[in-house]
Amino acid sequence: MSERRKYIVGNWKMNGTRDDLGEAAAIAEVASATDTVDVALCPPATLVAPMADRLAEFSIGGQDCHHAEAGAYTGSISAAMLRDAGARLVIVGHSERREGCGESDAIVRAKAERALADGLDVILCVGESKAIRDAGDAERHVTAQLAASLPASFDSARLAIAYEPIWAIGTGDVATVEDVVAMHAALRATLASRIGDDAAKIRLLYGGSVNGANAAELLAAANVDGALVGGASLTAVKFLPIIEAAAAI
Ligand SMILES: O=C[C@H](O)COP(=O)(O)O
Repeated sequence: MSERRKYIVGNWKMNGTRDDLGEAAAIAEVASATDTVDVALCPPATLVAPMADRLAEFSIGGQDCHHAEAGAYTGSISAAMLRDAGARLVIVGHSERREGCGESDAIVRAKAERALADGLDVILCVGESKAIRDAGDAERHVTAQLAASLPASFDSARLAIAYEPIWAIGTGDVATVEDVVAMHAALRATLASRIGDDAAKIRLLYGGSVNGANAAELLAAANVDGALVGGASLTAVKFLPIIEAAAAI
């Protein structure tokens, strides 16, 4: 059995108001009773503090942070601010920011380094477009993205990698288990070439249309240590079966 605990993370993206804190509470209650799985929720920034205040024992994360420590960056939020609001982790490099906000590997790496320095654990996302996969270039592209986005140094217990093929996000078009296993093996090898044996400690999550029906098969696959879940994390009724699937492995 792997020494890596399963890790199930919900990313609410730009969804949720204080009316939805009850959903988070229901998720946190099940998470606290599931001692073999780590669970976290990443709500929009406006909900980090109210969620952390209400659910003190639960792991709450941000969805992004700025790479600078502080300064004149209107509309941005720093890692230290997230930490101050009660966050324990942050997602960096999500494709919706790489593609939608023009974030380069260098920016993603700087964000990861800032977050770790300011006390947040990091989930670093990588993934290829449909055009890249169709061209047969997915593995080269994603491993290069990882190599260029990794912090210069890091504690392997504080970093997780999320492989999210862009074409699988929010589409219902989940990657095949074979493709996920092949990509995760390549990511593990990339990590090993950088940090040696410690690569075995880093959790590799899959993201892209994970739901209660497909989670068990994905989470049982080699090197799949968890899931980064979007749409199916918005309600307890959809998210809990994914946590339960992880706990059953
Ligand atoms: O961060 C989460 C991913 O982008 C997956 O989103 P999804 O589960 O809605 O496909």
